[in-house]
Amino acid sequence: MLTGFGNHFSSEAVAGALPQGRNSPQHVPFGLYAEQLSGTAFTAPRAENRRSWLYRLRPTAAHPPYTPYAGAALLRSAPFDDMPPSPNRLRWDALSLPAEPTDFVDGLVTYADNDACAVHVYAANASMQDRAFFSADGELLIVPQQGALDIRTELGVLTVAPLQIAVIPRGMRFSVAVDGPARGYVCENTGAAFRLPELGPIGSNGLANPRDFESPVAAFEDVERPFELVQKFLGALWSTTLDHSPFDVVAWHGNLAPVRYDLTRFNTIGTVSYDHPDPSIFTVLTSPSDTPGTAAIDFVVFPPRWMVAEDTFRPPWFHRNVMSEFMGLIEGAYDAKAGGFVPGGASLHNAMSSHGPDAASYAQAIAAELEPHKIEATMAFMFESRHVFRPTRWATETPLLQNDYDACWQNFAKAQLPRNDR
Ligand SMILES: O=C(O)Cc1cc(O)ccc1O
Ligand SMILES: [Fe+2]
Repeated sequence: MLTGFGNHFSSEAVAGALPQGRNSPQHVPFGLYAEQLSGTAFTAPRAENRRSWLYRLRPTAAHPPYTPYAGAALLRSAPFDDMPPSPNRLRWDALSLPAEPTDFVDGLVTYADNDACAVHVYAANASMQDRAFFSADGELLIVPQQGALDIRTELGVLTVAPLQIAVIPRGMRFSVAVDGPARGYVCENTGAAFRLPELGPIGSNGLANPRDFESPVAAFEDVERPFELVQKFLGALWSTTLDHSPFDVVAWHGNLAPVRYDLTRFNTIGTVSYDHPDPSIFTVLTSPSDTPGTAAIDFVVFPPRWMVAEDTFRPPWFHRNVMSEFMGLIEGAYDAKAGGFVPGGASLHNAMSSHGPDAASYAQAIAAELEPHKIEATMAFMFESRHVFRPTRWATETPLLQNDYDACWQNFAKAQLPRNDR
């Protein structure tokens, strides 16, 4: 694996395949075809600019027309016109694992979208056979919750297990193999590519460290048989059939590459004095907006960590946020929810909706002895966005939606002011 975040990598699966000293020589070694894949506008500032050069057996331009995809995937854009998005707090039980053979693409279902991203959950039990997928709409942050994914991409192969994540650049073709039931979450980022957050006063180390990001080395397959290529374009799926595998990149170089990151490597920062800090200290990756400090999307995790704050209500406080929060759970329990928020499930707390600890978590936290306490064996996460999420029709109609979610905030005893006896 190649390590580092956003580095300029070079990799060749066959010695001598990568052109030296120029990107597009008149004669590419072995008659390979040079193709540039850009992740930013050509003129994006240098620090932002992402692109890679791919050297492949055939140009990707040689493909038949796409036609609407007829498969089972429930990938959608949220309905904007036929019903107003609900301002309610929403929570879903875990997405069921499929009974019939279902691959990653057909196992995807869209829960919500907004002006920065779409949020999907997948449940699959079969490998993609002779087919590949890409999103023309956005970069894909994949968060497995159950079962490892073997992801073959144009630039090489990544195995991504629960507690690891993958980011697949917009437009990059990939195919997913599974070894049993698999479920997880996907944030499809239509805006600026995810990058590491600023560290401010934390200093030059901490949170997700760049050296822990891994990109694959070049790996290609020289396969000539029909291969279905499915793309997501403006919210809809389209399909075409190639007469060969699209994974025919023999060499590549550049800084637009799929990455894997192990969330257990996250260097978690917290208070060692008092109060519960804002969860921005748990940001793994961020997609900035044009407004400084106001992310289009933050990917935030809540890993195992020591809680040592004195004279403090330690779980998340009650809050109404300007940012909108889609949450999922990879394993264990979340410290603001004693029940109902389960691995493979999800919750949505949109802008200005009141939320925070459920009644049971609240009662427990105000009664707790404030000894140092380790929150263990847990990994919740949040896709936090400046844009309000619009749940899809599917997400509002599925029986997975918990219609009693509001009840977890009932039965708080009213505060008692001192009696004025005079
Ligand atoms: O709602 C949530 O559980 C996410 C969250 C966690 C936290 O520690 C502080 C604020 C916040 O929105
Ligand atoms: Fe919140």
